[in-house]
Amino acid sequence: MIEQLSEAERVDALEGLPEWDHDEARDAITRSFAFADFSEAFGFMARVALLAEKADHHPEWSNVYNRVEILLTTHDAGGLSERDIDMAQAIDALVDTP
Ligand SMILES: C[C@H](O)[C@H](O)[C@H]1CNC2=NC(N)=NC(=O)C2=N1
Repeated sequence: MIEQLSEAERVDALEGLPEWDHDEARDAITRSFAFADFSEAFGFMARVALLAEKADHHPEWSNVYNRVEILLTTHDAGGLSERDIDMAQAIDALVDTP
């Protein structure tokens, strides 16, 4: 059974994820992305989808043209877990690599 992060664990984890915001109501993390156009945005979503399937951990997300909004939380834990942190780091690696 996957455990929900404690507040201290969450604060510590989010220090390494400066682009992500904590949604207190959902105990989730969110990040907004903007790409050059829809094709770039959808390509990004396709890559995230493969990560999610491999991790068996899926985002709640929306897409409008070149923008993608991602929310990560762990349904099985009732809030934020290590799986969300791992997924956020993997997603950041797709877009933040120099
Ligand atoms: C049975 C399967 O492992 C669960 O439904 C997985 C699938 N993907 C998931 N994704 C997310 N975000 N949270 C979960 O708790 C979760 N659980």
